[in-house]
Amino acid sequence: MEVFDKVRLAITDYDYRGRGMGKADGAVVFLDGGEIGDVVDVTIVKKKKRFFEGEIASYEKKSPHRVKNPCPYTNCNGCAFLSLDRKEELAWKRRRVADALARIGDVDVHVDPVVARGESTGYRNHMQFHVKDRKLTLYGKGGEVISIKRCLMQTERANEILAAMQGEKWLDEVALVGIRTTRRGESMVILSGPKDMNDNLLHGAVAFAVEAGVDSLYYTKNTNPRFHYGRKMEHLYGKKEITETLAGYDYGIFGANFFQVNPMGAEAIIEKVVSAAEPGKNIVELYAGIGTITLPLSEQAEAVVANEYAQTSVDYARKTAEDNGVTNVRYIAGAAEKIMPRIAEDEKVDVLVVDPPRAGLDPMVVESALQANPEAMIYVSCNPSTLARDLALLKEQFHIESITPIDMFPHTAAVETVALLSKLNTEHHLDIEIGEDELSEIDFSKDATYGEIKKYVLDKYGLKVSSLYIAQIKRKHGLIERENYNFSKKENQRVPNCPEEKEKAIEDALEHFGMI
Ligand SMILES: C[S@@+](CC[C@H](N)C(=O)[O-])C[C@H]1O[C@@H](n2cnc3c(N)ncnc32)[C@H](O)[C@@H]1O
Repeated sequence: MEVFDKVRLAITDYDYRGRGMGKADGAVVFLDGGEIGDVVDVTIVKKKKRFFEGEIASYEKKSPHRVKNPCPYTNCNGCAFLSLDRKEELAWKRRRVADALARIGDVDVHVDPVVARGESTGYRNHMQFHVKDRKLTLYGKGGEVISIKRCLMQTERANEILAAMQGEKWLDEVALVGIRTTRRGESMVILSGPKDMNDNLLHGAVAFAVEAGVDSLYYTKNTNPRFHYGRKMEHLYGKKEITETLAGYDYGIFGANFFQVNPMGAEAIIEKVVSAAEPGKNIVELYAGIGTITLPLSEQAEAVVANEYAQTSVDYARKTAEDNGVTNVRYIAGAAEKIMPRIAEDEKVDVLVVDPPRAGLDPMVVESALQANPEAMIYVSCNPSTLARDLALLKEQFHIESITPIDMFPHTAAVETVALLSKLNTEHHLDIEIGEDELSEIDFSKDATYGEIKKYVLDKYGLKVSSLYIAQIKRKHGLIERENYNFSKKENQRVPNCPEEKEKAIEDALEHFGMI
């Protein structure tokens, strides 16, 4: 197959952005659209070493899963799944998680049906629109700007403000508008422009806010096109904060501070996490953000130690805990990869909760999580691929109790997952009840844990070895089947090679336990 060739193919899957893909001449072709079940005629536009890219020229057969797109802006790049039946969308999200776990993590477990909470439209409480010729716009599929009068995904209140703002003269001095709303019906508008605030803009914008009933108005100067907002927020009018209640706790929202975009989806995650943590435990939570999981977790916990990298989020989380009367949470600011090894040494960790960004867990976090050896671990993930990669290591010491995808961003390809893990024991290894006769058939030597291997190496050689090194050597001897296990090169998190002296000591231990 070559560029400009025309091929016919059936769309059988989506890529991570929700764009159709299929096979032609045995090779994978990524498309610019389409739905699973479509049969399409495609022009090949790019040839890569292992795949092709194609543009759909015409539809030979339309998928039975297609529905009428309810959005008039069909070229907008915001939502991937508006022409697809919701049931099919959720079924694909479930498959996406299961496939990633099997393919990347060699994890073959039951994946629960996707939890979808609330309406699939009108859920976004924060959106940004670029300003062009006094119109509010979103980017189209080809990078073009599309004037938007109403977005199906944001709240009705936000749409009222969006409609009222179109054509306002003072928008000439604004590059971007952010609209935030809460379930209490409060609203905030953030104006972002390249210059310092001036009186014309101030008067026009404040007059608009008063007339449109906007509760809070901010301005931020921003000259960096990579960011929506600048660092400094000027409060122009109305309340400084609007308030959202999430799982019973109040959070003040001001300026550009982070807050979950879909409160119903966030509550589904919180409930899953809280219901999995047994009462009375010492909980450590990494990547805690502003603490929307931390506070509900604290209710039944003995104590929570919460770690977060961003100092502004930690300051906010501390204040929010105090405002909500929570006293058993201790926040530690800093990178989880630096903090967790210390926690593993110094603290009692009954339950470890993690909610990392898309890059997943840092190798040091995996390593020290194994070392801390908690009874249970709860992993909230926004990226099935890095979840799978991390579970591949964690499953050496944890049993995967359940995997529950949660639909935080309906009509997009994004999917969140909550994985519940419990400390592995012999029962989990065997998984089935077996009689005396059968027991004698089982080679228990294969069950040497990482802890046992570490102890053997320390006792015999006086060397401390990490679980990651043990995993490397087990992989070398085919005891872990996965190949190509690597941490992201982009994040510069590749696992270092095990030093020779430690490699020999680990191999001796594996031999001692009859594993090689
Ligand atoms: C998916 S969000 C978690 C949000 C959180 N559950 C909340 O409700 O706010 C991931 C968080 O990890 C933080 N983060 C990113 N890298 C980190 C690191 N190396 N160490 C600790 N936290 C980090 C981000 O600042 C962000 O707040």
